[in-house]
Amino acid sequence: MASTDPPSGTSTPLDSAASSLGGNSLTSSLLRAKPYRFATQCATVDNPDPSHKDQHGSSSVPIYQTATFKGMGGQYDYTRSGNPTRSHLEHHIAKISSARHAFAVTSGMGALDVIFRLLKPGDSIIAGNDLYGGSNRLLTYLKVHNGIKVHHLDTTKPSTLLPVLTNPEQNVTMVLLETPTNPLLQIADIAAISAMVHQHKPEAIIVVDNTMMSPYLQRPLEHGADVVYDSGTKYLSGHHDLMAGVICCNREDLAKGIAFTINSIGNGLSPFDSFLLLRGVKTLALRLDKQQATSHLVAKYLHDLGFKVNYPGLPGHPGKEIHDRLASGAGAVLSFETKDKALSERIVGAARLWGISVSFGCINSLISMPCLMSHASIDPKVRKERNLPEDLIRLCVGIEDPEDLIDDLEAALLEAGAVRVVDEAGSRAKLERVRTAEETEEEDVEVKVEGEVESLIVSAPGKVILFGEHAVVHGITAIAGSVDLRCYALAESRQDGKVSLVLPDFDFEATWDIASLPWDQVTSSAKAPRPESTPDQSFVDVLAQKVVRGVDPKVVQSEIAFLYLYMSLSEHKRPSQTFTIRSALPIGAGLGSSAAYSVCISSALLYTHSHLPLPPSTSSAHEGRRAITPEQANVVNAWAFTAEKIIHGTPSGVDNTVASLGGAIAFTKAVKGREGGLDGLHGFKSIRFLLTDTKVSRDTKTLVAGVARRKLEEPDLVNPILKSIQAISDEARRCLTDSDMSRSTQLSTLEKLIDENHSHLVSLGVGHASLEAVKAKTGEQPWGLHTKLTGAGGGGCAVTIIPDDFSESSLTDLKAALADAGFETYETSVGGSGFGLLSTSRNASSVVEGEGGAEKTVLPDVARFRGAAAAELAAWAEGEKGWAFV
Ligand SMILES: Nc1ncnc2c1ncn2[C@@H]1O[C@H](COP(=O)(O)OP(=O)(O)OP(=O)(O)O)[C@@H](O)[C@H]1O
Ligand SMILES: C[C@@](O)(CCO)CC(=O)[O-]
Repeated sequence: MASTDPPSGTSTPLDSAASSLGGNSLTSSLLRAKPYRFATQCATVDNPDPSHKDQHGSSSVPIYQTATFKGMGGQYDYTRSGNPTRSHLEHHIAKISSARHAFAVTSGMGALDVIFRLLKPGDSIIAGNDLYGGSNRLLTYLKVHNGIKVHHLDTTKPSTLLPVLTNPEQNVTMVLLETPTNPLLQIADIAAISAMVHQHKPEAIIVVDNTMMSPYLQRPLEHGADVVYDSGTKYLSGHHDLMAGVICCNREDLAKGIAFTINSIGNGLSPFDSFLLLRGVKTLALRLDKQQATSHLVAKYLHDLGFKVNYPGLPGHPGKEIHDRLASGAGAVLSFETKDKALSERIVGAARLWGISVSFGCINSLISMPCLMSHASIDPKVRKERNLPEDLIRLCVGIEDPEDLIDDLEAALLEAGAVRVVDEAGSRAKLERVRTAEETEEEDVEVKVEGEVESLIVSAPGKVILFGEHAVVHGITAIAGSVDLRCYALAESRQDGKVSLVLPDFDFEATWDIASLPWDQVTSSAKAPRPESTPDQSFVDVLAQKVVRGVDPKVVQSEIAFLYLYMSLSEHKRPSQTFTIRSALPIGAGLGSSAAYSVCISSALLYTHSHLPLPPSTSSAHEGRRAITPEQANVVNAWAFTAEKIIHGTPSGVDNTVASLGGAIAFTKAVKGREGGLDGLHGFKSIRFLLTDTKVSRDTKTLVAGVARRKLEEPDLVNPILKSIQAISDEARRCLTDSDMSRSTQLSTLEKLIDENHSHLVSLGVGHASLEAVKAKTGEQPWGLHTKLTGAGGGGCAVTIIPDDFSESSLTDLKAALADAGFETYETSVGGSGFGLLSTSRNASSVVEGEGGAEKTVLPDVARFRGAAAAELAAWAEGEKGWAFV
C-alpha cells in the first residue's frame, strides 16, 4: 500500500533542481508553487520515501524481482506484503487519483474481490443494471455463496435507489457504480448518488469502477465516492501486455481493511507487472487524448449514417451534462446498434484493422459484441430485462490514424450490408444506413401502445405549521402536521396525442399537442431531481414559453410545475392524458395548498407512467391505510419537492413532506453541511385546532425571499430570533413526546410557545394586521385563546389551540364572531394520512355498460368529483371505496 499526503502532486523534481541551481527568483518560485498538470504528473514519478534514495540514481524505478528481503525491522520483508517497485507504482497511482491510499493487485476483478470482502453476510449491495459481465458474475457468487443481497437498479435515476436505501429491512452497506457504463455508456451521477446514500445510510460505502474513464478523465473520490477501482489492464497500462487492478480511497479504516485482505490473500501485483504498469501510466494522458479525439470522429461518423450511437461526447447523449460535470472528457469507448444481431456479427467479422477482442483501453482499436463476449456470462433473459441489445457493437478506439479506422469500419459496414452507397462522387462515397425489417415492425407496435396508461385519482393533505415556519428554511426545526383538508387530482387516459391540465379552482384549462412539447430540452438532471439542487432553470424557461396564460397569473407556476414533471417522467411513452385538480384547501393561505398540489401531480404521474407499481386494491378506506409503502411515498415526495420549488422558489421541504407522508413531524432541513432530520410525533392527534383564514392573499415565494433578505441585511437581529425559534421547537417537541407530562401542562406549554413564536414571526416581518385581528379576537374574553400565524404569514391563516374544556357553544360563538369580522374558519385535527390513491380501472364498482353493451371501466362518480363544491369534496372522497393510503 502507498499513502500520499497531500493527494495531488505538489512536490516536483523541479523543486530540487531549481534549488540546487540556486534558482530563487520571484517568477520561478511562483511557477514552482503551481501544482503540475495531469500529463506532467503522469510522466513524473516521485519517490514515495525521499529519505531512501536509489543507490545508483536510476532514472527508471528498478524491478525488485525478489520474494524476500534480508534482515529484520526493515521496510520490506516479503513481497506478498510489500515490494519497492509496487510501492512506487501505488504512490504514483494515489497521486494521480486524488487519493491518500492506493493498492495494486493482480487484476481489475481481483480489485473488486478485495473490495467485496468489506461486506458481511446479511448485507445488501446496490449495483447498476448495466454492469460489466465479470462484476455481475462476482455479485451472483456473493449472492449464492455469501448471503449478500444484491439489488440491480437503474443508477441513471438516483430516485430508484431510495426505496431500497430507506427500507429498514435492507441493510445497504455498499453501492457499486459504473459511469459511463460498459457497454451502453449510461451515466450515473456519482455526486448526487453519493450525497443521497450518505444522507440515508451514512455507513454505506460508495464504490466506483472508474475503468472506462481512468483518473485522467474522472476522479470519483472528488465527487463523494469512498472507494474507486480501475482495471489497470485497460487505460492505465494501455498496451494489453499485463493484467492489473488498482484500488484507491481516502478513508483510513477502509485502507486498513483493504491492505489486510491483499496481504492475507496474496494478490498484490508482482514486481515485474508493477514496473510495466508504472511505465504505462506515464503516457496515459498522451494516449487518451489521441484515443478520445478519434472516438469523437468515429461516433459522429456512425451517428451521421443514422445508427443509434451511445457516446457521451455526442450532443443529446442521455446524462451528457451530468457526465460533463463529473468528467473532463467522453473517453474512448462507444457502442452502436444495428437492430439485427446477425448483421452485427457480419460487421464485426468483416473488420480488419479493428481487432476482435474482449477488454479495452489498448493502443490498438478493438471491436466486439458484448452479448457474445464480455457480457456473455449474463443470462440472456437478464440481458433483455436490462435493455442490453443483443445486436450491440462496442468499439474501443486506439491510437491508429483516424482515417484508417473509419475506412476500415466503412468497408466492414458495406461488406455486411449495414449501409449502401447513395452517391459515389467526392473523396468519400455518400452512404446511408439500410433499415432492417424488424425496425419497421417495432415502430408500428410503438405507435399502438401510446396513451395506454392507468386512470386514477389521488389526494394529498394540506398542513399546519405549529412552530418554526420561515426559520425552517434556514435550518431550524419546524413542528408540522397534516390537516384534514385535501387536494385531489383525477388522471384520465385519452388517445388523441394531447395532454390537458384542468384547474377548476382557477377556472382554467390548457391543452398541449404532445408532439409539439420541447422534448429535446428534458435534461437528465430534470429526470433525476435531487433534494439539494434546484430545478433545471433552462428547462423551466423553455416551459414558460409553452404555458397558456389564464386570468390569474399565479396559474403559470402550476402549469410549469406540471409540464416539468409530466415531461421528465414520460420517457419515450408520452401518454395522452387529462389531469383535473381540485382543492378543498384555501389556496395561498398558509395551509400548504401548493405542496398538496405538487404531491398530487407527482403521485398521479409516477403511478400512471409506471414508475411506481400500483398498490394492491383494497375494498375499504380503513384497509387502505399503509397500503402505500413509505419508500414509494419518499419517491413521490422527491418529485413533489421539485414541483414545490418551481412554485415557491426556495421551500424548506416541510410542506411537501407532510403532504406526502402525512402524520405530524419535527422537520429539519439540511443546510450548509449540517444534517437534516425527520421524526414522527404522535402527541398531536388528540389536540383540536381552529384555523382562521383572514382571506388576505399573499405569496409564499415573496415572503420567504423577504426573510432571507432580512437575514442577510440584519444578521444581528435575525440570527438570535432563529435561535429562539429553535428553542421553541425543541420545547414543543419535548412537550408533545413526554408521556409523563399532564395534559393541562402540555396544553398550557403549547399556548405559551404559540405566543412566543408568533411575536418572533412578527419581528421577522411576516405579520399582518388581519392576523393581529384574529389573535386579538380569539384572545378576548370569554374565549381567552392563544393564536399564531401559520405558514408564510403576511395574511393567510392563523392557528388557535382549542383547550379540552372549551365548550361547543363557546366555539360556535367564536366562529360566528370571526365570520362577522370577514374571516373563514376550519376546525381540524392534525396528523391524518398522507397521500392516497384510488385506482379506478381495478375497482369492481366502476365497471358499467358502455356502447353496444360492452363493459367499460369509468372512474367512480367522476361527475360528482368535478361538480362538487370544495367543501363537499371530502364527503365525496369518503364515499368512494378502494383508497390506498401511505
Ligand atoms: N388546486 C390548485 N390548482 C392549481 N394550482 C394550485 C392549487 N393549489 C395551489 N396551487 C399553486 O400554489 C400556489 C399557492 O402557493 P403558496 O405557497 O403561495 O400558498 P400555500 O401553499 O397555500 O401556502 P403556504 O406555502 O404558506 O403553506 C398557487 O398560486 C398555485 O400556483
Ligand atoms: C414559510 C415556510 O416556512 C412555510 C410555508 O408553508 C416556507 C417553507 O418552509 O418552505
